[in-house]
Amino acid sequence: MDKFLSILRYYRNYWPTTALNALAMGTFEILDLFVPYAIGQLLNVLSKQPLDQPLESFISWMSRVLERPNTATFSLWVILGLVCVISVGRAPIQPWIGAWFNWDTALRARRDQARRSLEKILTLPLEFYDENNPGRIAARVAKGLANYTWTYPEIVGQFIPKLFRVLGIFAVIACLDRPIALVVLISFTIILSYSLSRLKGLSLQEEKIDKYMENTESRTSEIITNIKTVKAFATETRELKRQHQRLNREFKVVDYRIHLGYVKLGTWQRTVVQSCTFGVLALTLWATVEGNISLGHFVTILTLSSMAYAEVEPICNLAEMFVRRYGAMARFQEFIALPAGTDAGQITGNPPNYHFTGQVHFHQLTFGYVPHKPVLQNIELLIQPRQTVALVGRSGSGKSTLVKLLFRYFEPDGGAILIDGQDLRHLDITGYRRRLAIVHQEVDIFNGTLMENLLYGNPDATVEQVHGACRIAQAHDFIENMPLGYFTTVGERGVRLSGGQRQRIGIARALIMDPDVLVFDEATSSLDYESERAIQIAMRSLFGTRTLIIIAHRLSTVREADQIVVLDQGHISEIGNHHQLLTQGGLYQRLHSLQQTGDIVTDLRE
Ligand SMILES: Nc1ncnc2c1ncn2[C@@H]1O[C@H](COP(=O)(O)OP(=O)(O)OP(=O)(O)O)[C@@H](O)[C@H]1O
Repeated sequence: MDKFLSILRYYRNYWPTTALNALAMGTFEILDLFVPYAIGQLLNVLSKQPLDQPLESFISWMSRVLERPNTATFSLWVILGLVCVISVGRAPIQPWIGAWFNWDTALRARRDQARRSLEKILTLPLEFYDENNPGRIAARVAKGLANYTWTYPEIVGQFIPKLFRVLGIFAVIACLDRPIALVVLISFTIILSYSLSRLKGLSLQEEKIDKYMENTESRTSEIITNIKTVKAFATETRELKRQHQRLNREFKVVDYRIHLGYVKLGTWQRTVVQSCTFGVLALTLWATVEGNISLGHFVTILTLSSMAYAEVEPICNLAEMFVRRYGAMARFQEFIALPAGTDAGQITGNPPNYHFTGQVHFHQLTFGYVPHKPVLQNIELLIQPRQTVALVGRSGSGKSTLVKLLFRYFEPDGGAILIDGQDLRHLDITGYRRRLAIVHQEVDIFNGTLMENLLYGNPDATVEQVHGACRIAQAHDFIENMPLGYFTTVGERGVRLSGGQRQRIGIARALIMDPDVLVFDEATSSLDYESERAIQIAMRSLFGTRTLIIIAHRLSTVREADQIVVLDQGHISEIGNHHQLLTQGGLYQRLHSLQQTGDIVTDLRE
């Protein structure tokens, strides 16, 4: 039930419009019933049988108002006039109340919820993205939104009005013949409640299939993202086989459980509905022969009951559609209900404008991704403003984690990080992050021009600032040589740029933000010698201009740093400049000689 209510919450901003819309549509459905009723009354006039009292009174009132004699012909004209007003008169109004509002509301809700899901994507913690790949997340959001959008017109524009119509039919038949109305009501209740209980069972299968499909789509998206690896390892056959198994599993559930279930239900419904229609025909005929009802009422009851039974199938189809969509909508709601991460930045409002000298103090810092497994322990490190500090150490020693904590992607378990003496936890995340910049090993390039990519962090930068930053980053010359210079479009994921060019764009983009603290996270690791040299020159020209933190495996990149911090298994094992550390004969010296000679050292900790 909670899940169901959470699904309804999608439309919470639209309740008044929805209620009015459903009411108006329901009223139209009830007005529809006037036509079969009027035909019955016309028959009564033609067969000289009495009209129903309310209609008779209305016709007498009309004859007085229009000063016409109340004859059979006059009655026919009045009834015909009413049919014309109700059926033809409302025709131009109905689409504006039905179709317009149904889709208008569904589309507005879609816009609002798409925004909400984007807000969620922007505020979810990084761990969520470690566990869920982009394909899975995108599929869940897109399917949820599409299913919600289709469901609204089906439920508000069709399902609810049809229920109104059926209730109206019972009411009219009850006025004409109570026992027959009771038979119709009971049979209808049985058909609907049995159908709904079967549909509930099928909805569980639908949820299951949704999960299966999400897994399949997620893997397909992974194959697309990693297509080069798939081809290089020649694993196409294996990938195909695995996906084929998944698709087969989906097919079995969809075909043999879900589809079969719907067909069986349809067979049962059709048989029962036809039996009931026949039963009502027999009962009504009996009542007419007995003289309990007029010929006109016989026709009206038969037409109305057929109309009611004819609604069973569409009502069940709509319920079935809802059930089919239920899983995707529920999974969308689960996604929206995920709590934002503690690392979430501000997505609305103006963050404060901070300015720091760039003094960073890691004070007795302890942190682990999982409880009782610290990745960093008692890190005590003071970086003075404009100092260049290198973090080195073996893979997995915690260098990137230290930077992640500096960016507040995670909260420390113990100790604190202070910038200019202020605990990061007391600063506005967005305002604080705007004073930091990072150049990763893999620089993300957005689809657009080089200029757009360069201005990503600071759209207000001037052309001079951009050119200046690109010159420092050794990027200006190669950009100028591109067909449209700074306005060259770089394809999706920046495929038209080489690794070294991407790095230099990354550095320029970071510099355009004019950060107080700039971090290079293995920015040269994947580059050829020439590109590495260019990046090193760029880095060196930044020494002393701001606080620099450089994570590097290649020690040649960091030998000129003011401080080199050697991390080992989450601890600081050595600290000093290049020459001091070489003379200490510790881990740094061993790493250094390894890189100089290329020898394989069996145990670096000896
Ligand atoms: N998101 C995460 N969840 C759980 N454990 C993680 C996560 N990220 C890193 N780790 C673990 O934390 C430890 C430190 O990782 P970190 O990436 O900080 O090391 P590193 O020194 O930067 O390594 P490298 O030089 O290879 O990049 C490793 O044991 C790693 O497996």
